[in-house]
Amino acid sequence: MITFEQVSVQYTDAAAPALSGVDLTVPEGELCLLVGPSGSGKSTLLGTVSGLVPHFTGGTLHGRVTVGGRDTREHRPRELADLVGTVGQDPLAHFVTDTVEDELAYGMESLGLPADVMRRRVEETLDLLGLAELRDRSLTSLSGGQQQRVAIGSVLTVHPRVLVLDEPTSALDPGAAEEVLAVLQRLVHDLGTTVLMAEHRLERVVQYADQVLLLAPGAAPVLGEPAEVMAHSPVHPPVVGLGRLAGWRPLPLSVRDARRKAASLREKLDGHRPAAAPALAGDPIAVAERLAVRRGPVHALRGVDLALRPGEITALMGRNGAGKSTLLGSLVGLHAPASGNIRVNGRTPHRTRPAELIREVGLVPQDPRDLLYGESVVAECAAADADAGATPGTCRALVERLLPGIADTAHPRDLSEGQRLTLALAVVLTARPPLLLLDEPTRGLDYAAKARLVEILRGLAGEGHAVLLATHDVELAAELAHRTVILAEGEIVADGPTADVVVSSPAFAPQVAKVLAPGPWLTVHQVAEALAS
Ligand SMILES: Nc1ncnc2c1ncn2[C@@H]1O[C@H](COP(=O)(O)OP(=O)(O)OP(=O)(O)O)[C@@H](O)[C@H]1O
Ligand SMILES: Nc1ncnc2c1ncn2[C@@H]1O[C@H](COP(=O)(O)OP(=O)(O)OP(=O)(O)O)[C@@H](O)[C@H]1O
Repeated sequence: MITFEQVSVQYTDAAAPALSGVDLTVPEGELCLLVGPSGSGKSTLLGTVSGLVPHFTGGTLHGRVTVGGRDTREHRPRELADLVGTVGQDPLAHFVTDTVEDELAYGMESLGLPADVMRRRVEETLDLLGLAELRDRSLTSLSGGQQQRVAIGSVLTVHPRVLVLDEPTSALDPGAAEEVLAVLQRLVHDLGTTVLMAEHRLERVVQYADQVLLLAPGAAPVLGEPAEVMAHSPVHPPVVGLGRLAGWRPLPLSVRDARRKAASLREKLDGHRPAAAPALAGDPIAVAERLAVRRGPVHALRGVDLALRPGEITALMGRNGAGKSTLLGSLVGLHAPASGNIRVNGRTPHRTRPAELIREVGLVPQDPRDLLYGESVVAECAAADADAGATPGTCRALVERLLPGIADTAHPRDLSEGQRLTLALAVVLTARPPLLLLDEPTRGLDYAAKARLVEILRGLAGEGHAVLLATHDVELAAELAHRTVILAEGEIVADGPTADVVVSSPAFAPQVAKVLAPGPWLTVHQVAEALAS
């Protein structure tokens, strides 16, 4: 269905090709998962299929990509729209209408589908993706995950034969991600749709894949059976890590497969316990009391009581639209309380001058572009050093530590998603604010970059910074957070040590906890340590 013949892509001014030596075929009716480290060319490869590369991105495409027999270099994306549905990493940038319902209908309108068909498919899709209540809402008023659902829905309504998805679940809560993947699998199995999907969170997707395409810098692309590719892949989900550690063959790709093999590992771990988190003392740096916040007509937060202490890393989880971003925004003064109180180091954020507040609290927003204004990576870093009064070079060194190899002269706009997030993280970390807020900090990050982020955040917590991260990444929360807070419809419904909150939760438990339940294990790292002791 999709054929690559000796494909390579060279962006103008780039030292090396973003993609090279791709020569393979994705058959009709299969779900092909594209994996590889940040910047390895996944989005670029997807772009060659949807026609965005090179028509919209610039650069030169060598070789040939055909989809359903059409050469993507000779057909602009619009001329492929009946065949290929594309969901990019940044939904907001691709929306063409103003409201949810219009956006779902737009693709069908452009193809001239009959009104009754359009009506039916819009209704089906609203239900399928849990969007019915939001149908009249303006797209800009939606939370990040709600926007991502609309973006997915708007391509599904067209019933394209090929779906090209760039991290389609990155902003979705764990339950929604599972639902979307189940829908995709049904399209593949029942309708013979071909799906090509890039995703970093392999724990969410690898068990649905028929084939895995691995891109790694400096090596030829590899296409193969998921279990075969995972046995050697530098990126792999925790169940595979656990399987490699325990020597399980064939390697399990799902929690279910791993549970079947886990009996002897459970026995070995009997009597061991993971190391306990250190007890924290000290006055809270931020406090919310009976905090209520409204966003338009929506009660986004209600009766929130929360205290954040120095040295503590807290994960904030909950369904899409639960109010996570609103809580982070309230801590940096973006939203005034409707009632109740919020204070950061004794100040009321929305009444504090930004120049003063920046010394107390820093936010890495869900869309890192909101933070980046520079013309190049070095310019951005120099500005961050100056704003924070940091030694020149501080920010640039942080970027290099998080994700090595980003070019000084690159424009932030041209960075890959993971590279851009890294830059935004470094800009905020440069100021070393006592309270650090991160909204979905691992979107687009590969496991290695995530591990380096974990190390840096642990270091900061060790020095007494308080960290609050809103995330859907249950593996990250398990690895990093001392404490987990769960929001539902604007209210806190759970708050406690991460292990206590997540182990028995079907939605928020990490893979290792699911495999080894009822044991207290959350990560492969903990298991490896226990086995070595
Ligand atoms: N329009 C562009 N102009 C110049 N360079 C680009 C452009 N788009 C991407 N690049 C560069 O090409 C390389 C591959 O980027 P790409 O976005 O394909 O990676 P990726 O594997 O999708 O990364 P991520 O997982 O972080 O999304 C990166 O080094 C990136 O900086
Ligand atoms: N301007 C607005 N008008 C109406 N409702 C809004 C507006 N802005 C946000 N909301 C709503 O407020 C609620 C909370 O949004 P918020 O962005 O805090 O959720 P979230 O938990 O961060 O979600 P996600 O996980 O999807 O990022 C959502 O239901 C959202 O649709």
